[in-house]
Amino acid sequence: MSGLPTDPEQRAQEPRHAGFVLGLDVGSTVIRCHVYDRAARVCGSSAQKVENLYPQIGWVEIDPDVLWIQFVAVIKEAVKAAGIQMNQIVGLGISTQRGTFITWNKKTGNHFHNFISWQDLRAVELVKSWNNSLLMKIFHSSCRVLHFFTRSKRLYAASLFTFTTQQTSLRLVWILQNLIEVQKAVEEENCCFGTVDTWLLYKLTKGSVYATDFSNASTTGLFDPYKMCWSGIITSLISIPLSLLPPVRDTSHNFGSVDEEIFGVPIPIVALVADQQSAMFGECCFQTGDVKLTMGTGTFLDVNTGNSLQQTIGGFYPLIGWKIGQEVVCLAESNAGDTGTAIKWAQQLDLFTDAAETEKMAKSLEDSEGVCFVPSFNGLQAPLNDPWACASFMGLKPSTSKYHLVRAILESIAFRNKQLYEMMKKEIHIPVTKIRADGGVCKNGFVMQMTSDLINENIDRPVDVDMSCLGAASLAGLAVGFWTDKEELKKLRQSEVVFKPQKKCQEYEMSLENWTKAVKRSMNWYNKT
Ligand SMILES: Nc1ncnc2c1ncn2[C@@H]1O[C@H](COP(=O)(O)OP(=O)(O)O)[C@@H](O)[C@H]1O
Ligand SMILES: O=P(O)(O)OC[C@H](O)CO
Repeated sequence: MSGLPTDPEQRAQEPRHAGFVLGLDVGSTVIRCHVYDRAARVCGSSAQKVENLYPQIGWVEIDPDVLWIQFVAVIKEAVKAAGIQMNQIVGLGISTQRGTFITWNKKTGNHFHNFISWQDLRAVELVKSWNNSLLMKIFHSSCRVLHFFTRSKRLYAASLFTFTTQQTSLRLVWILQNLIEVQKAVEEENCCFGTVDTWLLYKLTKGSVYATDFSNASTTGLFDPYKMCWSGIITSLISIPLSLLPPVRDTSHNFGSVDEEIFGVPIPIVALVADQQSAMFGECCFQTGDVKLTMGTGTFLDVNTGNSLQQTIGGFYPLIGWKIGQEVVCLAESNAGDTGTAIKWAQQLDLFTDAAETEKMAKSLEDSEGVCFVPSFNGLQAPLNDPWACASFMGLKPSTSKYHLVRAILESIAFRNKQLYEMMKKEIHIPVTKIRADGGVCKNGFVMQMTSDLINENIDRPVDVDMSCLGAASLAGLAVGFWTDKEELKKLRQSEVVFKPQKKCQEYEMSLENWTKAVKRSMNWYNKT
């Protein structure tokens, strides 16, 4: 299995059946493609920065035409870097940022607007008014009463359901209310809605395939994971026609082939998967109780809950991890919105030139000298759930240097990890079996060590931290028989280092207390009422 040649020239001579799979990850910061061989080694890669647009305060968009050009380019470049031919690719798996969506004209394929990112806050007032509305109150109390009599988990989850800006639902409502062109197209049944996966599939197949998968659908806020279909209740509550939503397919599935004109050969598209679920799969977190911590643009903590969906009061929401044939794996997830965004922001301010420098900068100090950073460019998610919180530095002094600022940013990421992990332990009553980290920020040893200390657990970091790419490739590889089963994938996984707790959590007590105070003072900042 691992006897495949690593030299590109030699690989080009290989028989076609040896093959390679492509794993794509369309993140919020980076879009990347890795070419994997049967030993799951990366043979060639390419990455480009995603250009997020900020047309108004709080709005975050992506130009679909630019994204498409980048998507095609990274595939071509990665295949070239691997020194192989397109016809050696046996399958393509695509992992995508979730909740980001677009609508387009069914007849012409032309989009009506840019992608509206999961980070976009334009629907914040809608979210607030819906969550406080009489209708929602009636909905919640009816579900509570019905749950009391039936003990149905679905009704319990519904009784806790609230809208968030990260879900697609109310951002889509905003579009339907504000863009006349879209309204008209919906009325004429000439409008398609898609998350990034659906739109890429549509583009790759030149409009002949329109679909999404269960993992992506379950992250929109429009899907009922208990019934495994689009939610009739939520869509009718907020007046979104069901006809606007794509058919939902298995995660590892034959979605069709890339139109030959694009890469010269028809590559099978055999996995569509949401990025966090994909990272979970790439990390081989296949067992109930397996946990993964992804630190990319945001932080996402996911726990495998087996076949049981879990909604909690503090902020864990149920998701479909993946569906492959009869197998449906559920996850509970919570998140912090600003992780890589804080690093990127600090870099733009020239606090450092390369994110890799931040580890050394933080380690060069004893502490942050009382400086605290609140990572809340996009509000604070669980357990505080405050979309009006502001990002802030507190405790600045004349002696504060950029080193203190950088250290405070990294500490805030670890503190948010601790908050999420503690909430998980409190609310999800499943013993944790293992914890694995991934995403760009997990390359930072300072954040990793501090997180391990704060949660008092071992955390495994893989050799290749681009787990969303590997997850998508793994799902694609299983679909085409490139890999046999999950047992084989487990054997191929490579751990780089296991971070073990070195300091007692108590040693962080003072700084944690200070930070918690800073967070409280940043809350509700933008609330005008
Ligand atoms: N060594 C590092 N220390 C801290 N942050 C890092 C490091 N290396 C990369 N990053 C950050 O990781 C983020 C990108 O993570 P990635 O998982 O690729 O994002 P996404 O998948 O959300 O697009 C960037 O903000 C980058 O600055
Ligand atoms: O861009 P990422 O990788 O941080 O992921 C974004 C999430 O999918 C949003 O739900």
